[in-house]
Amino acid sequence: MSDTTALSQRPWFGALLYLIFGVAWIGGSDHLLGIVVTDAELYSQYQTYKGWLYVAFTAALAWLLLWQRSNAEMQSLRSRQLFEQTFELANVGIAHVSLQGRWLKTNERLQQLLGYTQYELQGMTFAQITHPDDLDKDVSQLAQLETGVRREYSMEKRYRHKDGHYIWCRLGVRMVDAPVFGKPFYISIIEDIHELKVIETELRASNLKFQALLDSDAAISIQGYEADGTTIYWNRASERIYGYSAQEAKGQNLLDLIIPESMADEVKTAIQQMLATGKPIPSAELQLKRKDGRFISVFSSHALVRLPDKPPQMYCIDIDLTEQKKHEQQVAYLAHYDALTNLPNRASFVQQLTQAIERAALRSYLIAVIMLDIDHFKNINDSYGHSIGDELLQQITQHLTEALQPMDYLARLGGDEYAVLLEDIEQAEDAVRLADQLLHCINRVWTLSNGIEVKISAGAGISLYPLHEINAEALLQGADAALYKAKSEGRNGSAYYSDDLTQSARERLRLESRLRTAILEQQLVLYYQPQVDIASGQIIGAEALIRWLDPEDGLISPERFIPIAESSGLIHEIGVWVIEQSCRQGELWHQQGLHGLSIAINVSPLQFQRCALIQQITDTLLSTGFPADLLELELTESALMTQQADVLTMLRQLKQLGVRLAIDDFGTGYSSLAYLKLFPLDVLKIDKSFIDQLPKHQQDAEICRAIVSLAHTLGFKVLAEGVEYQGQRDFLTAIGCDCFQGYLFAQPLTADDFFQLALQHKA
Ligand SMILES: Nc1nc2c(ncn2[C@@H]2O[C@@H]3COP(=O)(O)O[C@H]4[C@@H](O)[C@H](n5cnc6c(=O)[nH]c(N)nc65)O[C@@H]4COP(=O)(O)O[C@H]3[C@H]2O)c(=O)[nH]1
Repeated sequence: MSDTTALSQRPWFGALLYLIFGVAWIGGSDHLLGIVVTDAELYSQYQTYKGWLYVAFTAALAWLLLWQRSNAEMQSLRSRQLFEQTFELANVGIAHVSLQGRWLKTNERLQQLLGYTQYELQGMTFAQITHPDDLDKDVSQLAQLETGVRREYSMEKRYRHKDGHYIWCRLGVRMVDAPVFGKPFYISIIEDIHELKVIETELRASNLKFQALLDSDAAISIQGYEADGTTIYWNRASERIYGYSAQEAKGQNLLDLIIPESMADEVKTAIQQMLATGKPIPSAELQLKRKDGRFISVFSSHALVRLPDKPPQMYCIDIDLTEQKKHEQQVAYLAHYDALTNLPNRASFVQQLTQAIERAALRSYLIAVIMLDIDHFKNINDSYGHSIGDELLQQITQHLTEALQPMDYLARLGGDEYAVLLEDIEQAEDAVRLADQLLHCINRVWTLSNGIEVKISAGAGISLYPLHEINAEALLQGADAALYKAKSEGRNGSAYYSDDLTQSARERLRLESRLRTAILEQQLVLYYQPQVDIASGQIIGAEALIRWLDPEDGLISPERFIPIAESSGLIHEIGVWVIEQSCRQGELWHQQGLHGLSIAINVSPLQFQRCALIQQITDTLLSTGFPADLLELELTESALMTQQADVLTMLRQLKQLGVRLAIDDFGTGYSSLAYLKLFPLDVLKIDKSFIDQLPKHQQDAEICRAIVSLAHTLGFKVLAEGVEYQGQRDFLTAIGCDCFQGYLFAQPLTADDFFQLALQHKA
């Protein structure tokens, strides 16, 4: 505080100072003057001057004081005006409030804000117009000011306007100790934030709404990324779909989170393009990566968001397609499969059959369609209910599946009807055999889970491509017609679409079953046809030819039963027996004095395809002691033409054993010069069909001449088959053929007869 302020605030102190100074001046100056001036007149004169000086000095002092005062008053007036103007013109409400909360002084802005006049407000407290929900907070903070805990506070609160509505305000309160009103008071600054508050509330509401919307659908993942791929937003669905919590995902890079490595470069380029052009990445179905490493199908859309003063952001909206995919798969499955048995349905069967027909047409093989139908299945449903019927169908399906080979195609056509597609079958009977097996599998007593026992039977119908029909639907209809026939005739078995085939198939199957018995009961025997040196007429060997001496039908020709043995697989058993029997017989004859007699045996192409043949021959030669170089294996052209590399290896192995190799029925098959050159053969047998019309038939004669010449060039011996007449023999002799066999010399004979004949010729 300056001296002048001190004086103006304490005037008595100024008066006292003036009194002391005046008394000191009068007393002190007179005394000093008395010492300095001794002359009384001069003294009196100086006293007058001194009096004037005092008057002048005090006048100056009075002027200074008055000037200062007027200056201070002017300043005080100006600052009061300034304060008043500031108070009144301020754009915020200002109020002086008593410690009891009464409005002491309010500015115009506040009066406008609250709708009351200054006078009305002075009769009220702030509490009267404070929203009840805000009052406690306001009062408690005010109490803190009063107790000196704090100097000021601010809060957002609602005042009630005179017309009753509430206005959101920001209140700042400070306590003023200077007792302008005689006591301390509060200065309240009240700012109208109502509009702001409304906007904020609306914004918060809309934010909540937006958030609720974003999180409402568990299948729609929404993710936000910075331009560099950093995750900034991750909704709840994203947590479920990708397995990362929002906390885990935020801050991580998109490429590390959900983009598979194989897509990383593509995604980077797409993002750069989107940022550069502003065009969103086209929506697409993608396979993205989950936290657990699994992939998930999503339909992904993208948006580029540009906010003012902020770098661009990308938003991805991914719709989880898992359920949709499952549904699609289910729909696709149901379109092609039967839901009860999980077997392909009719549509799939037709599709599969059509494709099989295309393959069969290219490679010329047989296809069979077997249709199976359970007898009186309706009765089972009616008697025991559909669930039992369903269970039975499931059991039957399982048994049928087990009875079939993996390449056979089983379908459920509907109800109690099944169909089987057999591709690349050797002959029609294969289908009947399988159909009978399947019927055998169905025709029995079935025990169901509830203990019920049900005896069922079924029928089968068969149609064949290309024998019966050449398209899928027609084949199915054919099998259906055959099934109907089988059932209507009460056959309780299978039937072909064509009756002839049914008969012949049954006949062949009967024969097959009898052949099994024949093997067991040793009804098979070997006959031997002499092979003769054409020049000397000497028997040089024998061809072993199998015969079936059936107790009922008598002698059954190999041409009838060998194909059945081949299709049923019995040929392997028969083949082993033939090799053993021939070698044993050859060795016996050798011991009986027929030295150097070769034995030729027929080897089926099927036997030839098995590696076991080498071992069988090795074992037999060892066990019988028959010399390998006297054993001749007759192979057909077709056996040599399949899988040439394997055949060549096999032939070489056989040659290493020392056995001789002959090619049978030469001229009826491929007759390729290339394989003649390639394979290590010893003998070439000209087929009977070229011999029959010799020597008259010019062409056959030339063919035989060419074969002999060719064979000799390649170092093979030539044997002519089926020589019946001397003319044929003469011609063959003339063209240099080495040997022959045929009725001219002898028919196939029993071992004993052969021995007798050979002895005679030896003699
Ligand atoms: N009309 C006439 N026929 C003659 C004459 N000379 C021989 N034949 C017959 O011609 C066939 C020659 O046998 P293939 O061509 O190997 O043809 C054989 C052979 O392919 C097959 N075969 C016979 N035995 C066996 C065997 O043990 N195993 C195998 N896999 N097939 C055999 O059965 C076919 C037929 O055998 P077979 O009925 O014994 O018939 C024999 C034989 O009896 C003749 O002058 N005139």
